[in-house]
Amino acid sequence: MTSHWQAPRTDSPVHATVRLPGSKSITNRALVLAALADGSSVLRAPLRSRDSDLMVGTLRALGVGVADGPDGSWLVTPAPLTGPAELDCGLAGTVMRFVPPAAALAKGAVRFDGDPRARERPMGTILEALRALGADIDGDALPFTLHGSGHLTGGKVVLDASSSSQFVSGLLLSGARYDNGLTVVHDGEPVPSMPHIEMTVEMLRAHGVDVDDSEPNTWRVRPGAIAARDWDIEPDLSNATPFLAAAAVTGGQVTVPGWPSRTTQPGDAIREVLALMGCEVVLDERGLTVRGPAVLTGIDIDMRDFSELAPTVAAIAALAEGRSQLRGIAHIRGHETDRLAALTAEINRLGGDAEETEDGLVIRPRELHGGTWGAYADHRMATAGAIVGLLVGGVEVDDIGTTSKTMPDFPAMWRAMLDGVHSGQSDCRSTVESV
Ligand SMILES: O=C(O)C1=C[C@@H](OP(=O)(O)O)[C@@H](O)[C@H](O)C1
Ligand SMILES: C=C(OP(=O)(O)O)C(=O)O
Repeated sequence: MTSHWQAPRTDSPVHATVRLPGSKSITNRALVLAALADGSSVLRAPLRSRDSDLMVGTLRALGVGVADGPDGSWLVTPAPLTGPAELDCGLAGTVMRFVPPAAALAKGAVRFDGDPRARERPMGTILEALRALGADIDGDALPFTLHGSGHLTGGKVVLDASSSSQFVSGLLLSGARYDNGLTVVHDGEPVPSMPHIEMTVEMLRAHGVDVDDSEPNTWRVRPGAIAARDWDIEPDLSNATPFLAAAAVTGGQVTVPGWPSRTTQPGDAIREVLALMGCEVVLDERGLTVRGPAVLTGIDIDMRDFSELAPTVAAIAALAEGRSQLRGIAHIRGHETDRLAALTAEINRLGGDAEETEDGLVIRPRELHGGTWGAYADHRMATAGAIVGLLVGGVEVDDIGTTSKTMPDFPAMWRAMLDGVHSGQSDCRSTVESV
């Protein structure tokens, strides 16, 4: 069901403290690793959203125990993976790319499907790689069926991961459990979202897995057990970016507590982006604080490593003074929607000047007017519309409910952030905190 939403506009600088729920990428990796581990693991402060619920649903369907703790944590108890099973991936890249390599260890038939758009997202590369490693799979895209024999031979596979880093991450997460381990070699244009692969490697090592990534574009995983361990999940830094953007575009101040001093989350790159656009950015014991400038400048930046932030940065750029160019993000045409086409269409629909290039976007300043902002079933398109609506009256996001993919409480959090503005409070905490 879609839910039209009048994006709140403000005349005052936003002043708020916003606590974010757990990282989608860390939560869904931790779930897979815990499911394949040699004992039970507890995930504390995980993200509870559509994407992580879908991940839990697939693991339970394969026989893994995932129990809800009273504090929102999950207790994951591994079990031999078994079919038959029907798995719903929704629109979650992490589910459709991380679960098939694990399900290749199952005994029985496992059918995968997802939302209509999920059937269009690139899958052929990872399914072909799994076949090369010994899996029996019908199909090259969702829906497909994997016929598991209870183990996978593994070994070396060469693939082209230029359309998604998740192909590499997905294989690496399960590779230690393959008979011969796993070597993945990337051959093609540069891999996007590299920090997400580093996140995978770090989390595998934290589970005691031996991973060699010393050679560029090659990852070797030694066969062996995945040790059980508990996780405290970091806040989702990519989901923090619309709130930090609110400070940037209104000349206000937003603090996100719990911002890690060291992280593999690509969302951390928002610090560099906002500083280049003229914001004051401070990371200290309070968390990350962004102070917006009187005048935001445009930006010319390669976003290949942090392409997840493209909708947020495009929305800020549409409100900035001066030309912006976002480069290195051709592959986001395969994200939840074709994000280059969607951002261009929605900015221009409101009177803006955005243009698609071969590998990104050019956005030139132009006065915007109100109108409908399409979300395209894409959580980050929806939050980009909310950012634009802060300064432009009459912006209506056609499906704010789609933010439930990674942030079910987004509308309430946004409202709470703005209520901090109107009541003059400088410390408004999101509703998520009490969940
Ligand atoms: O591994 C992950 O958790 C992710 C990897 C990236 O995918 P791409 O490499 O397809 O951009 C990112 O955009 C996505 O949101 C999450
Ligand atoms: C690309 C994204 O998600 P997914 O994990 O579905 O690929 C995203 O969250 O920006």
